[in-house]
Amino acid sequence: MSEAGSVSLPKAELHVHIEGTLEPELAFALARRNAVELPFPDTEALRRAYLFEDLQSFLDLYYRLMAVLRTEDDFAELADAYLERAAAQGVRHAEIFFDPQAHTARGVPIGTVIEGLARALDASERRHGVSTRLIMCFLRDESAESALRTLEEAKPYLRRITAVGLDSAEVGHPPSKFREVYEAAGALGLRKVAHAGEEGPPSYITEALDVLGVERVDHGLRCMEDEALVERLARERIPLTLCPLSNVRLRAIGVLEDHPLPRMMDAGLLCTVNSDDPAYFGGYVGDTFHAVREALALDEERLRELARNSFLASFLEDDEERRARLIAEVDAYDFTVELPE
Ligand SMILES: Nc1ncnc2[nH]cnc12
Ligand SMILES: [Zn+2]
Repeated sequence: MSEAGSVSLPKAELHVHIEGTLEPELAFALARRNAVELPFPDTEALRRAYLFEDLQSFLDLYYRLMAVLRTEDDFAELADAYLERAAAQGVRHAEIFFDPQAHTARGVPIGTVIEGLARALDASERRHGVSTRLIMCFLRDESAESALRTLEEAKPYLRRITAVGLDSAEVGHPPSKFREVYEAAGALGLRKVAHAGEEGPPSYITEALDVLGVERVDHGLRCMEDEALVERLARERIPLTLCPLSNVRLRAIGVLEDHPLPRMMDAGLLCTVNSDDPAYFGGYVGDTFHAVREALALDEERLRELARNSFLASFLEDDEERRARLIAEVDAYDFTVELPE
């Protein structure tokens, strides 16, 4: 069954920050439980603050609100709430980012974060029918040494972590700053992704590929400014985890109708559509599919291609049977089950 205004086609979500799924209601509940004061009187006032100028103005609020997350239970509750919502919108597999430095800097140990998230992720297939992977992101506006320390602190929990990523304020913090920690992560058997080309230039995408050795690029939107790079990404089948609602809310794109997604697909890019920070940007991934379908006049075949791509680009290599089954479900999906608005 589909939620109204959401496309419940089976899909993987490959770009979601778990801290960006913190809904105002849960934020206030956790604030009460943990005796943390929030700089807003109520959820409505908080929601009114969700008018962003750019990535940094969003990040300021995103990091501030995280102060309510303190215990293993908090992280488990946050992740379970996301997985329940995602499952209701057709998500069958989720590769979830978390930002350990944003928590350790506040005195929350990395083990509290990972054990809490892992509790919800371990129960997810049984409870929600959603398989999961965890991606540990380094904050690119922190130092390379801090990233190396974080990787060191994560060593007891590596069996929980599939990949490393790179997020936070992009401009002025090129991927090459993190060459050493990516090399170390690769040596530990971790896979590699990185945000690049969200606000930063196309050269950051090239660096992420050539210096960090990433297999997948998060956003990658600004590749469209460099024809040779587009050709390369298409030829090498490098997946891009696009987040169209985020691009509009953070003003990388004026209006959704102007999003280059159709042109990117026409250019042969392996595009996926994701929510990024759904509590802040106006929708979970099923809502995002619905929004791009309407704004960009994507037909059913295009939506199927996006859903197939999400499984092809996922880290499901250790479960090829599941991947094949999920792709077959996409092929067989009957769009007439989508509810009218
Ligand atoms: N859209 C985004 N870009 C970079 N870092 C982020 N952290 C959370 N959301 C992000
Ligand atoms: Zn992101």
